Amino acid sequence: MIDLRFSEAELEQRRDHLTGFIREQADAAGADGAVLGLSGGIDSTLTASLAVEALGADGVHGLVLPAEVSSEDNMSDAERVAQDLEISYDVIAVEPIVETLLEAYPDADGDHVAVGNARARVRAVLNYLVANHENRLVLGTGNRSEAAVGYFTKYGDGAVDCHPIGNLYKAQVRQLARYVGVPEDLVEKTPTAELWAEQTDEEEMGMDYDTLDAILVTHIDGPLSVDATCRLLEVDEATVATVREMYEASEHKRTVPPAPAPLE
Ligand SMILES: Nc1ncnc2c1ncn2[C@@H]1O[C@H](COP(=O)(O)OP(=O)(O)OC[C@H]2O[C@@H]([n+]3cccc(C(=O)O)c3)[C@H](O)[C@@H]2O)[C@@H](O)[C@H]1O
Ligand SMILES: Nc1ncnc2c1ncn2[C@@H]1O[C@H](COP(=O)(O)OP(=O)(O)OP(=O)(O)O)[C@@H](O)[C@H]1O
Ligand SMILES: [Mg+2]
Repeated sequence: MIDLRFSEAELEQRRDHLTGFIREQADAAGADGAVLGLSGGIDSTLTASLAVEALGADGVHGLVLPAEVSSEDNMSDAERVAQDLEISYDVIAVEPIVETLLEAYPDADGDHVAVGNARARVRAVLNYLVANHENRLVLGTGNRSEAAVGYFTKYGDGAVDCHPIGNLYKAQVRQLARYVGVPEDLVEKTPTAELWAEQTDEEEMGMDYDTLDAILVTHIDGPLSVDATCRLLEVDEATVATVREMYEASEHKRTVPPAPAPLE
């Protein structure tokens, strides 16, 4: 589709830049380190690896937070990541907390988006519980591809103190992850939010990440018109329109909530 890969020199530069960013964020906040959710997916695994390079293993605390819909494979991969990186981690089940929420408000029971987002928000509460208690920053794991189309839960996995890989497209996440030594089976894993059963990112968004990345680079973040993008990438207009709609509809997730302008 379009080749977004970094050169070898750029990869090393990028690695230094992102580890430097994590260190600066922690120093500027006077934090003693960072905490992040480990899902067994590539985004959190890459972020955790960079954080260990930046802060040392003692500086990083992982949270493995299984829900009813989490696969055992992903949760055991998440623990393997923590063990390989030699960071401290806790395993805390989120489902009892989500069940308590649904006992308090049973109307949402069975609404898979509302309940799925509640799972992501319970994880955010746990991240901040640890962050407050241990004077750590919460590291986000979102990349540019997800952020641009709002493919994250507002105040769920979006509730973080900084986004170390927030400027990388998904293809670049994969490449950098390989470069820093993330195991190949995790790099190759099908991306999933695991907010409800059988969910995959590409199925829900209606396109694969290579197509999404290419449209973002050329049209949303780049200078090409819809027509030029369709010609260059050999994609149809409807696909480009879908990306633009997701981008525009999710603007509210990337900005500070507005308040009315002060009266003169
Ligand atoms: N125009 C607007 N201006 C201001 N606020 C607006 C708004 N439109 C909606 N809202 C607010 O935003 C809410 C909807 O946003 P939100 O609660 O996020 O919900 P929503 O965007 O509907 O769902 C989250 C999406 O992100 C995906 N996700 C979530 C978590 C992780 C991952 C992953 O890849 O791991 C993916 C998930 O599968 C789903 O597709 C509304 O209920 C409303 O409160
Ligand atoms: N079961 C879980 N335990 C702990 N953290 C989780 C869990 N599920 C999701 N998260 C957090 O939410 C983030 C967003 O999930 P997302 O699926 O976008 O990333 P990923 O799983 O790391 O990578 P991929 O997108 O390739 O699946 C994760 O990176 C992780 O920090
Ligand atoms: Mg995932």
